[in-house]
Amino acid sequence: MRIDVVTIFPDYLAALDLSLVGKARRTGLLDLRVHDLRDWTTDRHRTVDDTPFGGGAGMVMRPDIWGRALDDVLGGPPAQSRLVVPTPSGEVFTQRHAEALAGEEHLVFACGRYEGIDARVAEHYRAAGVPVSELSIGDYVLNGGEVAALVMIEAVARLVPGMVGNPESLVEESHGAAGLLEYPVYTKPPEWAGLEVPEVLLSGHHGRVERWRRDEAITRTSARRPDMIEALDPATLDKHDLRL
Ligand SMILES: OB(O)c1ccc2cc[nH]c2c1
Repeated sequence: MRIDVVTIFPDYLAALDLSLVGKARRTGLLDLRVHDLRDWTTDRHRTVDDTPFGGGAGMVMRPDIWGRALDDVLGGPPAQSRLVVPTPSGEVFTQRHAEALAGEEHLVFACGRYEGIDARVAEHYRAAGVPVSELSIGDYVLNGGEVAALVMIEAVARLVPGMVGNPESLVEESHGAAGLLEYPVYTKPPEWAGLEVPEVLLSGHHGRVERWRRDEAITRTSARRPDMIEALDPATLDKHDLRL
């Protein structure tokens, strides 16, 4: 998979050189490139923004600069690319979006700043046949798209085959295939701060451990995210032998 990120703060994406994503880049599993939008400016001050039509506070990022950058980044291989625009006015990004994006050959993240990117940029590429996803990572507002891009890239990259050691672990994690929050986890020491590990986890009885974990996932999800319980597909409940 190839991922390009266009931003006026390339250093913000330095975290993608670390940990699993960094290793995937070094081993060639992930072709991730970060670009400075100002490289496509032509004036001495490397200007990327201007005042908003219609008035109002703040500045808007210019479509001509973004157009030159995205034409270059979208223009090469692979043939089919998806443009992802982090924005507080977008659809809320979920694990389902991560799964869908992980199936793409090429993602291009356009990280806005100021009051955002001129709306004609997304409109132009949609009209040109480029799939465009305008996505928010939650109901709060950041100062730009870089942090949102980091969140989405990590959520997507970890689903790329070969990224995580044990793909089975992706099924049981929160928001995974079972559609539930993950059960509580414990490790040594068996007693800490006067608190003990649930006895069933020390029993060595795998069937009992599995049932306990499924029950805990249901209990936790019911308490914290009743909306997820409502959304559960009955077939999922059967598939994972879950009982509400
Ligand atoms: O909250 B966000 O996800 C977000 C995304 C992009 C821009 C651009 C300017 N402010 C932004 C906020």
